[in-house]
Amino acid sequence: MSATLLDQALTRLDDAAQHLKLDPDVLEKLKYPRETTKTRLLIRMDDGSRKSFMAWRCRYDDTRGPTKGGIRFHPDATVDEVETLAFWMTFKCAVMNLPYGGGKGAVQVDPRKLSKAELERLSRAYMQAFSGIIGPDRDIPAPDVYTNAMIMGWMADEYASIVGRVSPAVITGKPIALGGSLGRDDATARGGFYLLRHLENELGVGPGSRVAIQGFGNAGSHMARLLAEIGYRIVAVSDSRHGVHSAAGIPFDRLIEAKRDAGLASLVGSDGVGALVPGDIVGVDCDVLVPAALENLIHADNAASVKAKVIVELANGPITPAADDLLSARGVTVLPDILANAGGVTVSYFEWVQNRQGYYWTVAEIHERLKASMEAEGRAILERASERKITMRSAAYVHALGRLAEAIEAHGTQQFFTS
Ligand SMILES: NC(=O)C1=CN([C@@H]2O[C@H](COP(=O)(O)OP(=O)(O)OC[C@H]3O[C@@H](n4cnc5c(N)ncnc54)[C@H](OP(=O)(O)O)[C@@H]3O)[C@@H](O)[C@H]2O)C=CC1
Ligand SMILES: O=C(O)CCC(=O)C(=O)O
Repeated sequence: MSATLLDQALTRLDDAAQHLKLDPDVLEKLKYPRETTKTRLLIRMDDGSRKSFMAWRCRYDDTRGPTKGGIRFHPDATVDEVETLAFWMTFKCAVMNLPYGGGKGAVQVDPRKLSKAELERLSRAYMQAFSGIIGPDRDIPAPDVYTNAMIMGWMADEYASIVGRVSPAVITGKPIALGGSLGRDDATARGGFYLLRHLENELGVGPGSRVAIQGFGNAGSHMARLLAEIGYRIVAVSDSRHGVHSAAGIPFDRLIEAKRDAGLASLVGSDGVGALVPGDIVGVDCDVLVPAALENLIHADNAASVKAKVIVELANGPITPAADDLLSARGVTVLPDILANAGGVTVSYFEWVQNRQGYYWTVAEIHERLKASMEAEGRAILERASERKITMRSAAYVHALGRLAEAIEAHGTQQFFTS
């Protein structure tokens, strides 16, 4: 039987454990998701028919606080993927020292095929189904692939109806009008951007470097904008349907207009822009590669084609463990997902704090706090990597596992679970 995504992810835990003196209880606790709930959401379609969709919510580990993590709407979502994403959230929140555990949810659906009203009914049905698990002190969702602020707003509204009170801290990534935080919209990209900028000297990249970005949604498009603004050259971009490349670089405004109006492919043929098969973005001649779509983009069979010297993982899990080894042997530096894309959950934490205190920060304050956190954790992980001569990914796992172990031990030795 081939290894599941979670099996692959757990190899990182085993790797990190070798660098720390750990009580065996710690590994036993982190090897399995604490609780995964599944259901079928049955909704009314606009044509009067009814349709059902598989849905899950996983609370992987809540040792360090309420579980936290996004909800993905995607036709290929599986329980294995949800549990793995929740495992990564557990480590990501520990990397950033946020008072959270890790969770994640998904609905197996292609939301692009639903009307707005159907999407709203599905989002409300999700909150109805999982409202017993979700709560501001228990499990706090947020956006992920193919979900957004509008969907978070509907879910927050549904939760308020269920519990009979307004409770904005139940979900983050909400519209500003419903208690969302300034700066959450581009936080995932901005966190990766601050990290990259902070480490530019060590990584040997900077303004003028060539960037290829896979995925042009929330994470990918904001990263393109932030990097283009300071003079990085965007030489290739892909989404689920198309890819475009130009050695001279493609101006951000043209990319965003094309994406909004006629699709990325509409750029092909003008100003030296060529077409690219989306998967071929891995081998594009560039200095910085930014995966910002789905898992397993870079695997053992295409890792050798990577030309970038730095990979910034805005996506969760875009590199398999086998590919990681090949890249590290070739001297490619990977800024790992649990650090590089942690800006999203960090500003989600700021949103939750603001909701609970009922006092809201300026966007400048959000940026300043995010920058400080990314730089502090990024620097600590880089130092750990160079001291121990390990990859940034291994160092990030060691960094997080130390914090998780301390919390697991502090909970006592006789704790038991029945769920
Ligand atoms: N949103 C957040 O706060 C966070 C997101 N992440 C991670 O970032 C990644 C992207 O999420 P996000 O930007 O929010 O999602 P979005 O839904 O906003 O965008 C996803 C993008 O990925 C593209 N895509 C999907 N499949 C493929 C494919 N096979 N090849 C190329 N592109 C593809 C989509 O293409 P198309 O436009 O054609 O549909 C879209 O442009 C995910 O791994 C997510 O888990 C991590 C931390 C936080
Ligand atoms: O903002 C959050 O709470 C979680 C975002 C997320 O799902 C992720 O970091 O993968």
